[in-house]
Formats: sequence, structure tokens, C-alpha cells
Amino acid sequence: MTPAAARLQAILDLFTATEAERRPVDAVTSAWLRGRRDIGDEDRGTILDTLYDLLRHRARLTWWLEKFGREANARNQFLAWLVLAERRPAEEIKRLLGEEPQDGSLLNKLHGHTIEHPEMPEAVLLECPAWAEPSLRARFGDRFAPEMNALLTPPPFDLRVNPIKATREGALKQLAKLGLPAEPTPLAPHGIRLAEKFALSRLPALKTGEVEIQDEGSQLVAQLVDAQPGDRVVDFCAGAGGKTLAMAAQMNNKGRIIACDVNEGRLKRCSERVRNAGMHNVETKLLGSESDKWVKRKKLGFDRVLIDAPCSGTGTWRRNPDTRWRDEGGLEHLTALQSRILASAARLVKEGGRLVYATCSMLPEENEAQVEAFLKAFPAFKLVPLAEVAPDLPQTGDYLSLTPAQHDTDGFFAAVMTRTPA
Ligand SMILES: C[S@@+](CC[C@H](N)C(=O)[O-])C[C@H]1O[C@@H](n2cnc3c(N)ncnc32)[C@H](O)[C@@H]1O
Repeated sequence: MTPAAARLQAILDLFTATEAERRPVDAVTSAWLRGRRDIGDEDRGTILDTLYDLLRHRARLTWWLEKFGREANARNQFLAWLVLAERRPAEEIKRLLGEEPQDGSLLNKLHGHTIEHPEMPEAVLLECPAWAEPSLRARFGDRFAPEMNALLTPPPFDLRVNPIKATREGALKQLAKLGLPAEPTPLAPHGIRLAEKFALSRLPALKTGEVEIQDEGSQLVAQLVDAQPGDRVVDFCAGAGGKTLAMAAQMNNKGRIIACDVNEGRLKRCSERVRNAGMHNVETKLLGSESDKWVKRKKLGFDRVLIDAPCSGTGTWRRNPDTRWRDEGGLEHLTALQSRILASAARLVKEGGRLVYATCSMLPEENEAQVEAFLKAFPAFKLVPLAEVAPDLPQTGDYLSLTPAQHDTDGFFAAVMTRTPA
């Protein structure tokens, strides 16, 4: 097989696995790359970029296949991509992929067309899945199209400098020496934005824990918790610890963070990252569920509680383009889980303490509506307007509400609340 044919086959294999196994694309690609450590940076870049691009065009490719009465399976979508987007001649595709005669007629039908067609509905052109369209239209109104278009662009590559081990100036100099142009992020004080993507192996500071990969929006959510040195903090949905690490650094390694989650694997990864970052003020706690007995035992025990709730992830569609086509469990299941988590984790907040509820979703049901329902049901808590706690952040009402189109971050929502003294 020629190198060009091998690249195409790799893209098709990865796309097929993402579609068929219903696994997140980053998990599929990480597993694939682990078995191919000898693959060159350029090949890796081409394969991953094309795979993600393909996922960002899935609705349009499906529209074309349905128009010609073909099954929208991974192989047909890929063939359509090669003709419509890469403008590859049928002969070349046949030579590289060795496709069967029935595919030949599909290639001929697609030949001469472009990926967009005037008859495509707007939701297809904007790759907006039916399950999220009504909410996103309600949320954005006239801004629906620009916001959806922004979600179709590749995300910026952001780092967060770990102030326990490095300074932003030092990290910027190191990047410049490595030939990786970068600049400070506009809003987050420890953030760095790379001008272009690069192979992670090129940056030793990642291995030494001097920097972490973290979107600027995620850094800002951690900042809103305002964890102080000496505080007792719970990161209730800590996952692999992105925000835990940012808060631990903010606390200058003093005080205590309990990183909780129901997923043992993610907490294990969190512990590894904590060690690598040189943090000593974090412990992990595996919960059986959001209403684990531990929560009751520790009620009113913490200065700060962050709930980075499991959500639809609509704000991260730039980064995880496959998730828009997964409505696993449905939105109703997620919103019910979010309100159970809020009700339970809020018990941990002491009088005068702060509760931050955050999602990487842009759907009002998962955000404003959750907070409003919680405040109504738990009058001991009151909302602290964003202008009071973070006047320098973009003000869009009482909440932090970031979108890729407006702030060039992932879409993030955060509400700051406090438990009023009895
Ligand atoms: C948005 S992710 C967290 C990301 C993480 N905070 C970060 O910054 O890297 C949501 C997390 O909630 C966890 N989760 C799901 N259901 C939960 C529950 N019932 N109680 C606590 N955590 C839960 C998931 O395992 C997942 O790790």
C-alpha cells in the first residue's frame, strides 16, 4: 500500500470505528495512536485533521447520500467527502481505496457537485442536530447561524501555566525557542494561546507539569470559584481534574480540595495529573452516586463547592464534533441528573460559602433553567451576579456565558451562588 493509500485507509478505519462503536472520537484516536508510536507528525496531523473535518460535515454528507438513495454509512460518507470536499477524481479514489463497482456509480453521481447545495435546510448546512435545534434557536435567536458556524471551526489551542512550577512569561519564552508562536489569552491570567496546533511531544513543559492543556473558558470557570489558600474545596464532578488543577494552583498548594466523581478511571487520571503538577493539597473521593453517604456526613463542611456538571457538551462541538450526533440518554435524563447533583452537592456548602454550577453546554435547560429551579427550591442560596464577583469578565447578565462566536472559547456557562448565613 502506498503512503497516500495508507493515510486514506487510516482515516476510513478511524471514522468507521467512531461511527460504529459509538465511542468518543478522541478515545478512538488515542487508542489507535498508542499502537502506532512510529507514525510521523505530518501523517498524524493529516489523518486527525481530515477525520475531524469529516465529522464536521456529517449532516451535509448524509444529505447527499440520501439524495442519491444511498446508505449513509461511514464508507459512503468518506467517499462523498473525497469527491465533494477534496475534489479527488474517481479514478484516484478507486486506485487508493480499491472500492467496489457499486461505489463507482456513487462517485460518478457526486462528481461535479460541491459539499453545499442550495436545497439543503439551514440545520443541515449548519450541522445542527434535531435534538438541540429548538433550544439553540431559542437561546440565540438572530445569532443562531453565526453561533452554529463558529462551532464548525477548529478550536484554538490553549494552555494553562501552572504557577507552582512556571510563569507565563517563562512558558512563552520556552514556546518561542521551540518555534511555536503563542500569546497570552485575552481573559485568563495564566492562559496561553498557541497560533497553531503542534505535536504534543514537541513541548516538554507538558510532561513536567509546567503547563496543562485547558481551554480558556474552562480556566475562567475555575477562577470563578475563587478558591483561596487554606480553603476547604469540593470539586464535585472533577473528572480527570482539569479544573481541580487550576483551583489547586490558585490555592498555592495550601488548604484542601476533595476531587469527587462517580468514574474511577477519571479520578485515577486526576491523581496522576495532580502528582505531575506538583500539587499536595488534593485528594480524590470516588462516589457511588451524587447522593453518596459521604455527602451527608460532610454537609456544611466546605468554603467552596464547584459542580462542573455532566452535560450535553454543546459548547465543545468545535473540539468534539462527534458528540453533536450522540443524544445518549437524551437531554431529559441529563437535566434530571443535573438537578439531583445540584440538590445533593449544595449540602456541602457552609454558611457564607460559595457554590458554582457550571456546564460546557449552551442550552438554557441545562443552565439558567437549572439554576432558577434550584434557587426556588433552596431559598438558603442566593445568586451572586457575575458583575459582583468578576467585573472584568464578559458581562452577559448575571451569569458567565461564553460562546465560541463571541469569546473564542468553548461554550461555557457558570452561575455563582452563596449559602446565606441562617
Ligand atoms: C464535565 S465533566 C467534568 C470535567 C472536569 N471537571 C474537568 O474540568 O476536567 C462531568 C463529570 O461528571 C461526572 N459525573 C457524572 N455523573 C455524576 C454524578 N452523579 N455525581 C458526580 N459526578 C458525576 C462524570 O464522570 C464527569 O467526569
